[in-house]
Amino acid sequence: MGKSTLACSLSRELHSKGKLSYILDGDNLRHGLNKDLDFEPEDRTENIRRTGEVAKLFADAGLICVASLISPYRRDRDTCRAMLPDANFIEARLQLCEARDPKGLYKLARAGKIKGFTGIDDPYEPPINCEIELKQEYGVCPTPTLMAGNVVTYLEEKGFLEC
Ligand SMILES: Nc1ncnc2c1ncn2[C@@H]1O[C@H](COP(=O)(O)OS(=O)(=O)O)[C@@H](OP(=O)(O)O)[C@H]1O
Ligand SMILES: Nc1ncnc2c1ncn2[C@@H]1O[C@H](COP(=O)(O)OP(=O)(O)O)[C@@H](O)[C@H]1O
Repeated sequence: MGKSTLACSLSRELHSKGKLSYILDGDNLRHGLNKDLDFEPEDRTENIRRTGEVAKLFADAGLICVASLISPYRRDRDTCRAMLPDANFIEARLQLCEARDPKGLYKLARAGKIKGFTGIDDPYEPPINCEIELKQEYGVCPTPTLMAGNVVTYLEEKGFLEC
């Protein structure tokens, strides 16, 4: 949890460095481009595939895409990785924090009122090959600005923001 917040902070940080970015947020895309999709495994796979293809188009146009999706299955993330040329895809692992639950969906899922909810009765497969991991420290989540700063530092160190 915290994907959209981090995506916004990251986009702001990139903007302050003169880099144009565009956020592809799972929740938002599901109101438009992906409104025909549900949360069955095959629908999630198609959701992520389409998002990857859109990210590729944006990347061709010279924009940095920040994709904030749960994308719970390793295979789907690796498919996106393969879609983009080497080093044009970085995966950040964000620890989930059920306690926030701003939409009350975890509570409904725990009560069995939503089926197939990620982290409750549908798996989240943690990455084994992610480029960057954003962790809680002493049980506390760092601020979005701090985490976005860590991502930007990583991108700078790898030379991804040079051109
Ligand atoms: N069954 C189930 N499992 C997981 N998530 C669910 C489900 N039903 C609804 N939601 C809400 O949908 C948001 C996640 O959409 P994503 O497109 O990112 O999911 S996925 O990548 O296709 O797995 C996610 O919103 P965020 O709060 O932005 O994470 C959920 O609140
Ligand atoms: N680093 C953070 N520290 C504390 N609260 C946060 C942090 N990131 C997000 N939040 C809060 O957690 C809630 C869910 O964040 P959001 O970005 O909407 O998550 P997601 O997009 O993964 O559903 C929001 O109320 C947000 O303000």
